[in-house]
Amino acid sequence: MTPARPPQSREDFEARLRAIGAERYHDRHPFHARLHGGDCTPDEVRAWVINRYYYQSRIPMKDAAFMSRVDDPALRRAWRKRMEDHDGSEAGEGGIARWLKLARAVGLDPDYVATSDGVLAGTRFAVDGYVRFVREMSLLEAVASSLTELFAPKIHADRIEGLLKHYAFADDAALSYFRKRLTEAPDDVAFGLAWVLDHADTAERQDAAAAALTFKTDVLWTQLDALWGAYVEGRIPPGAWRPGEGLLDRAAA
Ligand SMILES: O=C(O)c1cc(C(=O)O)c2c(n1)C(=O)C(=O)c1cc(C(=O)O)[nH]c1-2
Repeated sequence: MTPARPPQSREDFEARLRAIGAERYHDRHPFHARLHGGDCTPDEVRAWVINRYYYQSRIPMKDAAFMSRVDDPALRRAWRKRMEDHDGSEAGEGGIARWLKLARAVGLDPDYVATSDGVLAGTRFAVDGYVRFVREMSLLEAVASSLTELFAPKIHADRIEGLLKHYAFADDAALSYFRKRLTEAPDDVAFGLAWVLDHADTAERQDAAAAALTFKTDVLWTQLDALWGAYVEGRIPPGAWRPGEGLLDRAAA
């Protein structure tokens, strides 16, 4: 019998997870360079806001799917804050409502954006794949897949700076979503990382957790590829949002 492969040390395994982000996180996607560098047209920004809304809207659903599988009250207690962060505790509060403020700032009707009509099929497949992954895979893989948030504070800070610098629509209200995430995400991810390091206690479990994080980087990257093909290269697929649709009627607003 071949001897069991030893797990990596906690430090080495954490370094392995961080290396996945350094190589594959969507901050390296050319769409983000274009967005943060001020090179997106207003319609490219709108397309990003519409498609990214779909991701935002599914995050609390995936967290609810996760919690429904957890039998440890302590883990549920730590996790449920994520749903409140996105849904708020009152109507008009929370991350989803803040995202819709951004939608309004870029000239989109928030009611249109909230329907998710016009979302690219590529976005839908990627995001629905993430929700399904969290529903079906092990709890360790589910938590590990959330660890892309290790890399999110930097991209949120870059985004606030880049949008404020380059786009007339950007102000504190429009960007409140990102500013709030700067304080919300680090606590979530510190908890998630410690949980993964504690529970990935065999080489096989470490491999599974690393594969889950890799999968999640693909979920994020694929959304931007779909966006780039449709709106930068101009191959808008049937059924997807077209410039001019879903705009705020400023005269009536
Ligand atoms: O703007 C971004 O690049 C970005 C990335 C990610 C991510 O890494 O999945 C999240 C967010 N933002 C975010 O705002 C957010 O609430 C969030 C939750 C999760 C998750 O997987 O549970 N990821 C992310």
